[in-house]
Amino acid sequence: MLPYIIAPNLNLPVRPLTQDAFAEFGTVVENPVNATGRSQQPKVVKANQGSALKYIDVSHVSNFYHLAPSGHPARAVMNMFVCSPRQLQPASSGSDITQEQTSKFPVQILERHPFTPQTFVPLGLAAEDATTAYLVIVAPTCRTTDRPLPYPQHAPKQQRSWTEIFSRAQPSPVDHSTFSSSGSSPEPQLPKGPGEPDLSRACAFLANGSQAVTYGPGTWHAPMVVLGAKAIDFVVVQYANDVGLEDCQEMEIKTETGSDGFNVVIDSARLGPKVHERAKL
Ligand SMILES: NC(=O)N[C@@H](O)C(=O)O
Repeated sequence: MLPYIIAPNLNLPVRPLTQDAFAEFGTVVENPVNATGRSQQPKVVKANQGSALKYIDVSHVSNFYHLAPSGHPARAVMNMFVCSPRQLQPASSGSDITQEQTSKFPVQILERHPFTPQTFVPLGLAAEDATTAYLVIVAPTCRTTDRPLPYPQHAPKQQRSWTEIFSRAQPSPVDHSTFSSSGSSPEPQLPKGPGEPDLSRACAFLANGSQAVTYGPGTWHAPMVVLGAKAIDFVVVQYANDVGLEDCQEMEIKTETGSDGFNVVIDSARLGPKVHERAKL
């Protein structure tokens, strides 16, 4: 059985996917010239005999498996996810007109990869494709919790003296802060630490076909949600060491009787009528 949390009664609106809005959770990989909502531009140099622009370090493929309890080394992997379109349900509240134009996606599971970022690159989907899109649903990590954590725990260490602890002090291997930047390219994100998802601060974004997305290491996220007419093929780049819970941890979001649960709410104006029509149940 998966560990679970009880869903709040939450209807989360969808926003366009931009680097500034997504910074806490990871990076958006896209041609900066066409991008909106990006207050810092990556460094750029000429390449390929002057025929290309090379934007530097637009995202990071970092390996934090040295923090994993098993000590199993990880390798860089590239997988392909062929993600079929999901169905949206009618939103249950509001007037008839609202119901007509608004749908919801109930989020029932979140997952994370504690020691690696994970980048989803959609293939063959044009930015202007009005029939297919995808949702990126994420949540920050709770800093504290009084419940046991679904996170690999290091074996208890022998008690050490304060002198010994301070003499070996190292920078914290986890980070709860938001995106930081020196110069203009994003710094690699650190793992998010051993907490449950904080659903009260969850966010949902609508991505288009010219955007790839990197979930930072340990960022809680919903399994990919494609909406509209066709499946999207994603090339997915990450590290993996084939130790189940070190590669991927899942958490069920349970809805109590009488609660609406945790829903992403999407109106047809935001989604575009063609995607919305195809995605409705
Ligand atoms: N995000 C998503 O769809 N799936 C994964 O992160 C996975 O590794 O299964």
